[in-house]
Amino acid sequence: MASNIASIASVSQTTEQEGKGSLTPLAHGTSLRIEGVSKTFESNGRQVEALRPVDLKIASGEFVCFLGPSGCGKSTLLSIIAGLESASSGTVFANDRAVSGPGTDRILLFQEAALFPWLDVQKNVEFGLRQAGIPARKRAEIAHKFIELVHLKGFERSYSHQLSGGMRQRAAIARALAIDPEVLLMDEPFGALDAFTRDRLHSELESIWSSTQKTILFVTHNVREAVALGDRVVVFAPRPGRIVRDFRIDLPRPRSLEDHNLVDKAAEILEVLRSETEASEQEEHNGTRN
Ligand SMILES: Nc1ncnc2c1ncn2[C@@H]1O[C@H](COP(=O)(O)OP(=O)(O)OP(=O)(O)O)[C@@H](O)[C@H]1O
Repeated sequence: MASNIASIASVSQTTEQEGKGSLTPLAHGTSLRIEGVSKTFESNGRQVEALRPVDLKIASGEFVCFLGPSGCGKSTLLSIIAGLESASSGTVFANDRAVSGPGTDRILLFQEAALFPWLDVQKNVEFGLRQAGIPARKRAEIAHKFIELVHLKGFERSYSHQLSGGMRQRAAIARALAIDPEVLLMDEPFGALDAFTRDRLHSELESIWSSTQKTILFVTHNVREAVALGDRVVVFAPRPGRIVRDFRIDLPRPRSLEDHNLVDKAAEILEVLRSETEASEQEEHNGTRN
């Protein structure tokens, strides 16, 4: 499990946000600082600049979406925060401690829920607790709580192949939450799901976030998904990957994808994304990009 466990941080919420609705958790200080983090890969003797230096602060309990087209370094940054990939420069601090590898304070979840196929849901959710030496009765109690939270009660004895994609993601979320990380790192977790299931999971994730007060970093290509979920939407542009804007989303929660304010905000962000991507392509074409 250690390799599945990555590390992360948290957010800052303003007092203004605290008053916005019962779904918004309270902030309690900065938990993640990303200072000058960049990444260049060596590939077939070629240097690939995946990410230009990034500076970002995320407060405890904040929900931050990383948005951008394919290849702009979102997953690379998430992996560096998780401690699974090393940065070429700069440092990630989780609760003021420099990240040097994976940790149970930062858990990374992927598009395909990586459940252990030989274990049922209950045993999957208990897995990290067993590794941590938690006694059986306590493990069962904790797993029960999180299985209920993700609405999988009744499926404790089901195996991965007996679950739908959405249920597998719920089980993976329960397994991550069971070990009580401070931060959840979610890399396009709903990307493979149909629109209906994805909508349901948006509202479920919002309420899980609200009740657990975790910091969440959520990678997506989908502008409306980012605006529906995030306190902030951090926009990346490609070639080379870099952050171009950091939008604060002040819309009240719970949010509806049909809400016209949400649709307007998504259109504004999409326009930024479009013009940045076009500018990158133009500069690349002209050979002016360093
Ligand atoms: N291990 C690697 N070796 C070489 N190049 C890599 C490696 N991992 C990523 N890259 C390159 O780094 C750049 C950023 O990739 P990354 O996966 O972080 O982007 P992304 O924004 O998450 O894309 P996607 O949304 O498609 O997952 C891409 O050009 C990619 O080809």
